[in-house]
Amino acid sequence: MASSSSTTASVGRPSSSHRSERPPLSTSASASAASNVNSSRSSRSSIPTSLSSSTNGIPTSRRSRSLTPSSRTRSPSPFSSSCLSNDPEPGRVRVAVRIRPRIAADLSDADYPDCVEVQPEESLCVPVCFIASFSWLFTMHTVYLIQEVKMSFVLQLKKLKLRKNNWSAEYFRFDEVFATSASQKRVYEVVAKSVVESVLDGYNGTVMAYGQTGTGKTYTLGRVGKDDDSKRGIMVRALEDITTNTSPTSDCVEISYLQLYMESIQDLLAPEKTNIPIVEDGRTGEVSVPGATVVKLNSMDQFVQLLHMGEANRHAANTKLNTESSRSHAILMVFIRRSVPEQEGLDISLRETEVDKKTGRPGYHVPTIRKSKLLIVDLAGSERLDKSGSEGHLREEAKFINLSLTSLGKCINALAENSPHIPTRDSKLTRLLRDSFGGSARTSLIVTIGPSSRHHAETSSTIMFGQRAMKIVNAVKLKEEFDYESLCRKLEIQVDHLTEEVDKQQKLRENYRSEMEIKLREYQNSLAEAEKSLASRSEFLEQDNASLESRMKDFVKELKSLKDHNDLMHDEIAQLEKSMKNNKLLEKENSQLAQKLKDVLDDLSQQKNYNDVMRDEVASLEMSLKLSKQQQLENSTYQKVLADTTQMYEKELADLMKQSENSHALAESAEGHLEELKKKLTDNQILMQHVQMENSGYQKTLAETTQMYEGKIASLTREINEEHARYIDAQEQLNILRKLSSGQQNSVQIEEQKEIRELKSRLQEMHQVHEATGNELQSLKKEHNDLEAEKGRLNDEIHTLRQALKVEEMRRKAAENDLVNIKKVVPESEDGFEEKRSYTKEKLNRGPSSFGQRSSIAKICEEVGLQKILSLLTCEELDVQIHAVKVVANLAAEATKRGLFMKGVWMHCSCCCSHQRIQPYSGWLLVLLPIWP
Ligand SMILES: Nc1ncnc2c1ncn2[C@@H]1O[C@H](COP(=O)(O)OP(=O)(O)OP(=O)(O)O)[C@@H](O)[C@H]1O
Repeated sequence: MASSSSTTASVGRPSSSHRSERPPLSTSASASAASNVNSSRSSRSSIPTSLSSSTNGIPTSRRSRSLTPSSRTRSPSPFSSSCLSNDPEPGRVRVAVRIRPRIAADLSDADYPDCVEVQPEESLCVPVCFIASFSWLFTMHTVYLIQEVKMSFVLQLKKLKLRKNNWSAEYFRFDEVFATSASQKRVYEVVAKSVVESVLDGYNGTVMAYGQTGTGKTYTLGRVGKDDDSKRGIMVRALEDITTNTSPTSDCVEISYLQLYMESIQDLLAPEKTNIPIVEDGRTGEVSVPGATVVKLNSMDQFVQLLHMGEANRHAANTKLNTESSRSHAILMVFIRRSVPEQEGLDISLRETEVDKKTGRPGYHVPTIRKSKLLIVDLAGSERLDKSGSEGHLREEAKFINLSLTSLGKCINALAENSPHIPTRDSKLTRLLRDSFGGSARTSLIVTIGPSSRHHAETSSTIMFGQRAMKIVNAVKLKEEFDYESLCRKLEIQVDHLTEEVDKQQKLRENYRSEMEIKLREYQNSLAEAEKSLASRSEFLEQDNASLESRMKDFVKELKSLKDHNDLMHDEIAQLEKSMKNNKLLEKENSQLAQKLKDVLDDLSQQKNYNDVMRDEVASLEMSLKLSKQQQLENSTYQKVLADTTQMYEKELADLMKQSENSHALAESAEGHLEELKKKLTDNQILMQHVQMENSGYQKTLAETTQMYEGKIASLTREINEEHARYIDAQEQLNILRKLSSGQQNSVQIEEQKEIRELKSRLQEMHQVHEATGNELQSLKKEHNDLEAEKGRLNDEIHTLRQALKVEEMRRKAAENDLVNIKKVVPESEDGFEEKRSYTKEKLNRGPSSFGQRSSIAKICEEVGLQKILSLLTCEELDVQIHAVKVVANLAAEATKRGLFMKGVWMHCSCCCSHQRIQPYSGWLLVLLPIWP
């Protein structure tokens, strides 16, 4: 009925030439299916026995059938070939004939014998080519095949005998012929089950009952079997199978129940819906009735109720032929929508886990869905008005029924004859059945006939309708498509989820971004601060470096000066050493002097001895003087002089004694002083050695300290240089860091801060070292100053000692002179007195200048004695007297200062003045003395 052909049809229609002449075929696959009416769906995919295995060219099924030829219930049926891939003619409309048993209504026809008869089964193995070429042979009762032909099909067609009369009959082959005794179950399994299974597999399917009114169409299809389950019709059984083989979770089963009544589509589930339009998809040619009520099926009870509802709403009437004659075509539409497992679905090149190479986006598995439709069509029965006795409205209904059936017949004829024009638009029935005949559906037609020969013509017409329908081959097509709805739902869910995730991520990112911005700002601020502090620090460091360098220079200068000073100290020490050597020489000299002094002392002791001798001599002289006093009484002057002389000598002796004692004391003191000097010299030598040692220690320490500080200065200089280099590196790094992107600022800042911290700590350390060095330098300076002071003090002490030594030397010399003078002055005998006098004279002639400043008066007094000088005043030589006066005048002048000698001199002068010889000068002296400066 369908003029368009499917582009994706898995099974194409056969060529018209073959179709027009070819009788119905059956496949061996049906044998296996028919042998087990409860065969599972998996068995449908098994390789047909006839094709998979054969022995001696005879199919297994045939051999098995030959064993049980009379077993009708087990005979394979073409309807059972549910596996379309193994069906040689999967799209052909399967046609079965069901002969209704005689019922009560047929009592009036008792006189009419049965005109139909089911003939015994025969299985024919026919090669395909033979069948194609000699299809006419299949109208014969028996066909024998040449067994040598290897490839063949087993034809298990059923024969129906239609008696015309007692002597003639016609034979018709159908895919199945059900005898009157055929059960509802068997009819379902043979006719409808394979279609239902195909529908469950995703193909459209149609099960339609066609026949004269009252022949059992509704009984076959629509019987609910409320009281007797075995009476359940195809509709109930089909739905039972469907509900059994579908899952309410993954599959969807919906039904619509319509009736075409007088060319009006009415909803049996919603009777108010009438004249529902038919909609045809211009692209696919699909026909639908969108206005019809679609009820999702949840259970069989629900379906039974719906079926009852539909039956209740269906137009029916009581006619002569059927008490409950259906006045409409009932169409039960079962929509099945099943999700296809991935491995069974369409070949999709792109999977979820794969990536689209063009777009680069992840691939998505597009779920496939199979949307199939099962039509169970209970046609209204054709009727002859004269027989049905329909009048009035029933007549009108009958006309519409017949018209629609005629249209259907025409389409069937056209399709059977492969006519180029299929008049599907002549009636709504043919429009609704467009997919069932000539379309993509797998169709089974059950033709119901009554047994009575009274209705031979109608029966014959029905059979012929069935015969023609057998020639129709549909282009069975899997109703599988991408489930864009579920994909959309899935994608929508995914999109929602992704959107949510994106929002979440966006929020997180924004939070993170804001946090990062805050952190970045903080880091920038800290970086700026760090840069600032670093700049100031670098400036400070530069200044510090400069000051350190200047200090270093100063320090180096100071060190240089210290070095110079040290050199000077060395020189001084060398000089000291030299002076020490000189001191040693002096010591030698001192020892020589001491020796000399010893000699002097020895001389003095000799002198003392001499003095003692002299004393003895004086004593003897005194004795002799006493003796001579008596002898020299006459010469008083001489005696006086002698007395004076004696007195003078006594005095002189006393003076000499005194002088000797003084000299002795002086020698002793000189000795003590010399000892002291020696001790001092020794102490000084020890001190000098100590000082020298200390000085060498200081020098060593100074050299070590200098070396250490030079090393420290060098290391400090190195460190400063290194720090400077590091600082330059840090500055360069800082510049590089400044150039780095903000993304790296974090780590760089951390590193910078770390480095800055390190630099700071290093600088602090340097500062501490610098301070320690400064402190140490200060202490060293202080030590140096102390040393300098000590050195100065020692120098002063050395100078003082030298001065003292000089003074002592001069004293020693003076003492020596004095001793020499004393020796000279003191006469050894009477003769020596003259010598003393001459010496004194000589001395006096030379004047005071020859004595020097210190030996003017005191010296003369000490050396010569005042009495002797005064005695010279009375000397006969005028010059001597004048010199003596001068000396005395000088003495007087000297003594004037001290006021010592004036009295003595005056006394002596007065004494002299009394003397005649010095009288002329005494007045002069007395005059002179007061005016002497
Ligand atoms: N196979 C059968 N075995 C027993 N009774 C049957 C059988 N077929 C039909 N009948 C009976 O025949 C009568 C008519 O059957 P049914 O109503 O199904 O015929 P019909 O073809 O639907 O008629 P119409 O076309 O007028 O609706 C019913 O009473 C039914 O019970």
